[in-house]
This record gives sequence, C-alpha cells and structure tokens, in this order.
Amino acid sequence: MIFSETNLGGAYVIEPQFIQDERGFFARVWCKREMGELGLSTNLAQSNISFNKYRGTLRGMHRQIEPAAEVKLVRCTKGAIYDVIVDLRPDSPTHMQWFGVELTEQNHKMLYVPAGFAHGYQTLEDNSEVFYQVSEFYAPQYERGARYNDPAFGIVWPLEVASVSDKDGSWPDYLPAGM
Ligand SMILES: Cc1cn([C@H]2C[C@H](O)[C@@H](COP(=O)(O)OP(=O)(O)O[C@H]3O[C@@H](C)C(=O)[C@@H](O)[C@H]3O)O2)c(=O)[nH]c1=O
Repeated sequence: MIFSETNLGGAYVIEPQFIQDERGFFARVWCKREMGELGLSTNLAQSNISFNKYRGTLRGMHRQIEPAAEVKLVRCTKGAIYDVIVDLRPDSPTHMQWFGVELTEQNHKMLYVPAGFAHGYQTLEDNSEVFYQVSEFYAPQYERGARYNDPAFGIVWPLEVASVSDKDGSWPDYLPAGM
C-alpha cells in the first residue's frame, strides 16, 4: 500500500499496490502491520456501506466526539465520489482547512480520516456505493455535524447538490470553540 500524507497532518490518501497477472490483479487494502508502523489506527468496530442513487448526492459533514471519536477508512466500491475532510482539531495548525480527493471504483484509492475531522462526500455518478470502516461503534448521541456549505470552510464541491438530508442541510454555522 502507498501512503501519501495530505496537507492535513495525519490524514492519508492510500493507494493499493496491484500485482497483475492474466486473471486480473491482487492488492491489499488494509494491513494491520503496515498501518501500525505508520501509527495509524487499526481498531475496527464497524464496516459500513452507503448507496446513493443519484449523481450530486451529498452526505456529511460528520464526526463523532469523545468518548466515541472515530477514525475512518473510506473507499468507493461502485461509481465515483469526491471525498472531503475538514480538520476540526482545535489545536491543529490546519484547523478548519479542508482536503478533497476523488475516490472511484477504478482508482481504488482510499482516504484515512483521523479522529477530530469532519467527513463527507458528493457522488460523481449515479449508483455510487461507498464502503468505510470505522474504529468506534455508532453513537448518535456523540455525533456532530458541520454544514457542507458553511462559509467558515469554503469547501468547493464539484457539482450542484442534487440531494442532501434535512439533517445535513441544517447543521449550524461552525464555531471554532466547538460544535
Ligand atoms: C452511520 C450510521 C447510521 N445508522 C442509521 C441512522 C439513520 O437511521 C440511517 C442513516 O444515517 P445517516 O443519515 O447519519 O447516514 P450517513 O449520512 O450516510 O452518515 C454517514 O455519513 C458519512 C459522511 C460519514 O462520515 C459516516 O461516518 C456517517 O456519519 O442509518 C446506523 O444505524 N448506524 C450507523 O453507523
């Protein structure tokens, strides 16, 4: 696996290394040893999928706070998404900055999202499916959100928003002291 740290410290784009033969390829997409050597979390509480019927669908920006703060490893198993994280670690030099990357069925890239980041994505194709692993169990009482179009972040989304949940459309403006 090839790990490329993003401009937001601790967040990585991960690419599998493909071993090709006449049948196709083999590649590792999760490795306790390799990730452990980089100090990345290998705690796994849930593996989740979300399916989106339409291009332009937006989910996020979500995170869980302590004591259920979670690390996420995100990939797109069908179609394509633009995956985005926002650094909400209060003491981080990149606090409130965002990063986005295309994760597609073809490129097999993954995004490693550390604890303390809000995460969301927009689908770039109809019928896009996202598979992600999280280090903590779902705990809705500790879920917090940030609005995808909050001017505090200025995230540039690739498409018009075709569909977003009422919950995600109405998260309040982000206040740096906490949300
Ligand atoms: C995330 C999650 C949701 N649910 C339920 C709650 C609700 O009834 C339904 C849909 O929930 P949501 O609208 O929160 O689903 P969704 O908007 O897809 O939430 C996800 O968004 C992306 C961006 C993330 O980063 C994830 O961590 C997660 O927050 O599924 C669970 O039962 N377990 C879970 O782990």
